[in-house]
Amino acid sequence: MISIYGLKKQIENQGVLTVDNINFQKGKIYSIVGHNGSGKSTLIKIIYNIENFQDGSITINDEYIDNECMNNKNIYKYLSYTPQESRFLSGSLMDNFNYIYEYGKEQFIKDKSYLYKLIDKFDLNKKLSTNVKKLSGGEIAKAQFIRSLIMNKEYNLLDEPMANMDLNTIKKAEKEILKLKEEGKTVILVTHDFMQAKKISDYIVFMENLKHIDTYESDVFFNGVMKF
Ligand SMILES: Nc1ncnc2c1ncn2[C@@H]1O[C@H](COP(=O)(O)OP(=O)(O)OP(=O)(O)O)[C@@H](O)[C@H]1O
Repeated sequence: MISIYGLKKQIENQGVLTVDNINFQKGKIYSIVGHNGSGKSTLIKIIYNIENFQDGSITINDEYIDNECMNNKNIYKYLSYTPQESRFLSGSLMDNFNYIYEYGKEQFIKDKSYLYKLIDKFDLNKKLSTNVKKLSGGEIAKAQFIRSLIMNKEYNLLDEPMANMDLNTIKKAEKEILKLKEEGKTVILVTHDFMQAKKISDYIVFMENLKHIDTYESDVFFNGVMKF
């Protein structure tokens, strides 16, 4: 479980991001929703320990995250993170997939046959030798999503992974997210697509003005808190 208590993070010129308490349980899908600038991405980055915080505690499977991002990268054995922006090393798309197998910890990574299935499914076969700098927005999104799937971690942090995908690709990505849940993994997804959140999430984490308002069962959120 990922547990957050009494979190406070000062954001320059904006105020303080606060989360009283969230528990992300295993085998569940959480969608983080809220207006632009409500603090969704920052919350994900804090969990991934690339943003500091001033107060409170975060544990991942009972291991504490360092609030200054200084140590305990041990937590990365549990987490994958797909950022909003493109994040690749130099070289071709296939080079970038290969780096994971060269430098990753083998016990977690899915074998290459799984990678090739995903490459097929997301129609990236013709792009494997393309330099990552020349990929389109949708191709980058697909590649980064595949990368997080092959990392095979317990907790998958996905920051608007489908923002640049076409409808057909979004359907495929949603299926993969549901498969992660079937495997007992946790998905924490930032999305602006309320219909998507309603369709696939168990819980909705609602952020407003840098504050975590509450975490709701999906049905409760969509039939009570927010009526459509
Ligand atoms: N490093 C930073 N320095 C200064 N301000 C920041 C920094 N990171 C985020 N912010 C500000 O904090 C607020 C929350 O940003 P965040 O990216 O978490 O919002 P978000 O809910 O993910 O928004 P969006 O839906 O637009 O992606 C924004 O006003 C943003 O400008």
